[in-house]
Order: sequence, then C-alpha cells, then structure tokens
Amino acid sequence: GSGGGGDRSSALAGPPVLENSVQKIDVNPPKGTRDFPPEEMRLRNWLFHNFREVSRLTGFEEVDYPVLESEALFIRKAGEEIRDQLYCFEDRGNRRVALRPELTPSLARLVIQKGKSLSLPLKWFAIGQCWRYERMTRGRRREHYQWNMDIIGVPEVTAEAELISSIVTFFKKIGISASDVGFKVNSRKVLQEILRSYSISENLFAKVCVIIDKIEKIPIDEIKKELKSVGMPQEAVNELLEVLSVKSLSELEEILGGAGEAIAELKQLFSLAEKFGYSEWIQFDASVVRGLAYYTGIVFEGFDRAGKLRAICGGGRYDRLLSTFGGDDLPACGFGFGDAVIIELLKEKGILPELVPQIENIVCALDHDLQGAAATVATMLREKGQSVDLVLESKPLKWVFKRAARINAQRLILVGNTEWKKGMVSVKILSSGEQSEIKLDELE
Ligand SMILES: OCc1cccc(Br)n1
Repeated sequence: GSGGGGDRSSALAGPPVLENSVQKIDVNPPKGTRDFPPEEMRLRNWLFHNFREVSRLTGFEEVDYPVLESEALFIRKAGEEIRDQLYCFEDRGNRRVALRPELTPSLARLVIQKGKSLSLPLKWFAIGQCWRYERMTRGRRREHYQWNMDIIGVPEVTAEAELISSIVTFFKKIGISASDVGFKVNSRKVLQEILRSYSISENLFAKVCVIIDKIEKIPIDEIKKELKSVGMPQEAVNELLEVLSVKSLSELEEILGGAGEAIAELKQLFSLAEKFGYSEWIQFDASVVRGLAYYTGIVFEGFDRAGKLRAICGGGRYDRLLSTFGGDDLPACGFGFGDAVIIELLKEKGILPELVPQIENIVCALDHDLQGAAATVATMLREKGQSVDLVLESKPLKWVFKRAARINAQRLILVGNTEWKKGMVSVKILSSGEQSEIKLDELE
C-alpha cells in the first residue's frame, strides 16, 4: 500500500511508514530564497567574516533585531519601491507585521527604546537577512543579507567619511581596488536648496528624491511628469534636472553660490577623503540621490567601474528618521551592503576565494572491536581542541582514504590491534604520506 505499515509480509521490513504519507514535497526553497549547503555556506561565512573584521577595526559593536517587525516601521508615503514590495501580513493576533526590507528603521526603533541610557556617538553594525515580496516576473531574489554600519550622534560629515573608509577597507581586504570600484557621492541638500529657492514645501523633498532616484531607470519625460504630478513648478523641474547633470563641485558652486551647507559639507568630505587616503575611490555625482525617502544630506553608492552590475552598496545621512517614529531626532548616517552584487563582482574579476572544508583529523578503527578505542581517541583530540571526523561504521580502508581526501583531512589516525596493545595509534600525514606510530598521550 502507499503507507501505514499495512501489508508488509516480511518481519525484516524497514521501520513502519508514517500514516498518510504525503505526495513528494517540493524540495526546493520558496521562490526567491536560497539554501546554503556547505560550499555556499563557506563563501557566505568568508564574506561575513570580512564584514565583521572591518567593523571590528573601525570600533563598531554588533547588534541585531527581529527579522519580523511591525509593518508601521516601513510605511512611508514617498512612493519608494521598497514600500511596494513589503513582505507584510496579518498575524494570528491580527497585528500587521512585515519581514524587514532593511535594517535602519529597526536601528531607529532600538535607539528610541534605549533613549537617554545610550552614550553617543553610537557605532553599531549588523548583518541581517532582509526581505521583499517582488512579483517573480523578474525572477529576482526575495531575500538577501545586508551588512549595515551606522553612526548615531555625529552631526559632521566626519561620520560619512569614516563609513566610506570602512567600505574601502573591506574592498581592499577582499582584493577589490579603486580601478574596479568607485563611490558616487552627492548631498541631498543640493536639492533642498533648490526647492527652498522656489519656496516649495519640505514635504515634497522625500517624494522628489525617490523620483529622481529613478532617473537612469525610466525615461526623462516620465521623470518630469512625476515631478510635476507631485507639485513641482515647471521652472523648478528644469533647474533641478540641469543641476543633476553638473559634473563638478566647482560647477555646482557657480549654480548654488558658495553659502549653502551642501557645498561646504561636500568639500569637507572630499578633503577628509584625502586624509583617509581614499580620494581615488570617490567622485562627486550630482545625479545620485539613492532611493530611500529618509536620507537628508550626504548620500553615496558604490559602483563597479565596468558598469555591468547594479549598485554594490549605498548609504547616507538620515538626521530626521527618529522623529518620524515619535522620537527625538539624533544625527545619524549609515550604509547597507548586500551579499549578492559583491559576489557577482568577485566572479567577474575572477577573485572568488577557494574555500575548502577544514578538518584536522579523521579517526577510524581497523577492526570492529576497536570502535570504542576510536571513540576514545576522537574524544581526547576534541578535548585538545582538534577537529575530528570519526568513522565508527566498519568501512574498507580505501573508503576511509577517499573520505579523508574529500573532507581535506590533514591527518589519518588508525586504531589497530597491535599498536593499541602498546597504547599507540598509527598517524599518517596525508599531505606528505609520512606515517608514524605515536603513543596516545603524546598525540596532539
Ligand atoms: O535591496 C533591496 C532589497 C531588499 C530586500 C531584499 C532584497 Br533581495 N533586496
């Protein structure tokens, strides 16, 4: 029969089949999500280890938040793509919840929750899985892991300068140079000054930024239409689009005049870049605004100079985010760095790291009645901090050698009768083939 242990005639049948066994389930992960079998998990751990090492070097502390948040944290009315794709639902308590599409709102929530007990500046980093529900028309991913670093409590652009320095350190650490990747840097205060000069109200600011962010994704006429539809007068649209094509800070200064904060901050950032030693990594680009509604000042994005990939990372200042959640505002800036584009870049450059399983010992008994002895040897080595793959099933030696090679074991330890009687085991260094007999208590 199909299950239920029913008509098994022989007593030697296997364990009873579960009642009502189901049809074969789909063994693939849900659409847009990934499994991480060992080889992929080694690459992910390598990437995250480098994220953590750079964060440590810069004096950042690791934090994390629930992947599930109140939907309210992400409801912004600026027309962002991230909003359209919110992975949200009503839970069994009728609460509106969402899988986080980004980490910054959770950071803001925690900072408000902790309030005055926090000593500023805060330098926090996190590596968290973020989600979006995108119609699979484009077959794109629905989850990725993002490394975030944020500085809370520093009003000057020294914070942005240090964040960019951290990302440069990361790129160099994994073999990416300034000829592979650069950062486009701008300030949203340029746009703010233009809107003010036309006395356009501040609440258009976020919407206009989100529209401008699409400037390379949709036709310019569509951009103009959307800008007018949110209430920008024609002449403001014209000046804004003209400013976005400005190619240098000095050219921008001619248009805006030297008085505004935008120019001053950008100049300070570029001079700090000089001192940090990453000038050749960054360039001013008036067309970069990033797509998140809450940025208020400097914004930046890492791009591949070959122009084949989407933005590698991005970030900026968000001085007004906390007050949108009812908290007291604090100066804040940070970035997000996804785990997908960077791997595509390393593949493009042919510098993906070769990662193999690391195990020091494979231990096995030469005959079945030494199984216990093999377990004793394995335990002793593990207590000394040595990794051991213990083979307790009776296997032919050929099989053991094959497994040793596949798991990249450094040593093969054989427990055999003659040696064991002398309190010894046979040790074979697999790289050199050198074999010796070692007393148990001298094994390390
Ligand atoms: O960067 C946008 C984004 C957010 C959540 C999940 C994925 Br995949 N991508």
